[in-house]
Amino acid sequence: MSGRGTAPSYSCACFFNDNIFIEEYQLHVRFTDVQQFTRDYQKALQSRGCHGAEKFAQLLETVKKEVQRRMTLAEESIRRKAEISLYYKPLHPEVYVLQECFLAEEFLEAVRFCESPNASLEGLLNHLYSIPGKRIYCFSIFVPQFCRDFVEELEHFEKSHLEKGRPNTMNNYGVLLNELGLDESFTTPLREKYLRPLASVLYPDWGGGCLDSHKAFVVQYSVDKDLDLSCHYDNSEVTLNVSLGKEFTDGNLYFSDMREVPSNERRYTEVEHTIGHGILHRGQQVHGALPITSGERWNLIIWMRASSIRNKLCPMCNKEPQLVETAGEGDGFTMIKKEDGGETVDVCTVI
Ligand SMILES: O=C(O)CCC(=O)C(=O)O
Ligand SMILES: [Fe+2]
Repeated sequence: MSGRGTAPSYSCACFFNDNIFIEEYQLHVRFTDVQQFTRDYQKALQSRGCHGAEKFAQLLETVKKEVQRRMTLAEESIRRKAEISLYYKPLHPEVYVLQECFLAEEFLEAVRFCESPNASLEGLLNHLYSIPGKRIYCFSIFVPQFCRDFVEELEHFEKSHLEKGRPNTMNNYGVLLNELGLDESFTTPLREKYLRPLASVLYPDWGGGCLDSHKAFVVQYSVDKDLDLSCHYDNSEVTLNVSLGKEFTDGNLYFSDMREVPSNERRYTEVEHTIGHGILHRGQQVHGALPITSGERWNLIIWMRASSIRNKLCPMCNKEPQLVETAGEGDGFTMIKKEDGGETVDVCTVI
């Protein structure tokens, strides 16, 4: 579980048929049936170079396959995780248990400040670098030795013959940390003990103080794999993006406005990343990664979720979520049944 114990997990129904990314045409689509898909996207696809009935039919098949994949995703992930825990022998078992010596002193000081009685946003800005007006914050988070060992561990896993799940439809290369068994003793304590105090001061309006689950993964870019990441928003309230290495040129992040700003009015700011540094941003702030031109770029991404926020509005379909119980970890929605009814109640359980 992503830190939620044994409570049931929920996704929004939109997960199964919305926000399907078609890389070739740089388009996010929704699929309910052929008629709807043709009506909504045929013209847009034609204008992006999808000409002819055969190409359109091929694309339709790809989209249908993606919908099918999403239906069995939770069960598949549970199966992979069980196999990994049975057969995988870690190279660096120590990186699976978060230790304070992995963390940069600057980060620990910032967290201590947030937990002190005089914590304030103004004071915290003395501990972090902030991008003016963007609510994006950068700071050193991991020591160099940890970054090296962590990447080595992930490379070791990549080389194993075990089946691997991929982060999402936009990233073709990377590792899902929960399947590798990192959630319980690494990612959850990192979120609860360190990131949540910071986020409570930086993003109180996004449930920063009650981030109660997450999805964590590592994305990998290289000249013979993915080079970049298109513009998108995350399925998170607050996202942490850490540069882990290895060595690469270019590949800066870019940030725009919040998703509700029309695309023709958006302004972009490039942000250079440094190995061992973390960048915190709101998940709904549109962003992407520019192409690398050499080397390998590995980044740890933690999509942190606050059920108290997303229970009201799903960050992906921007509607009241339609909860579907899932076999796996779900997407951070919760449902508390009232004794007499069965209504959804929003709770901010932990601060
Ligand atoms: O490659 C990156 O640094 C950005 C990744 C990202 O934005 C995501 O996976 O949500
Ligand atoms: Fe993202």
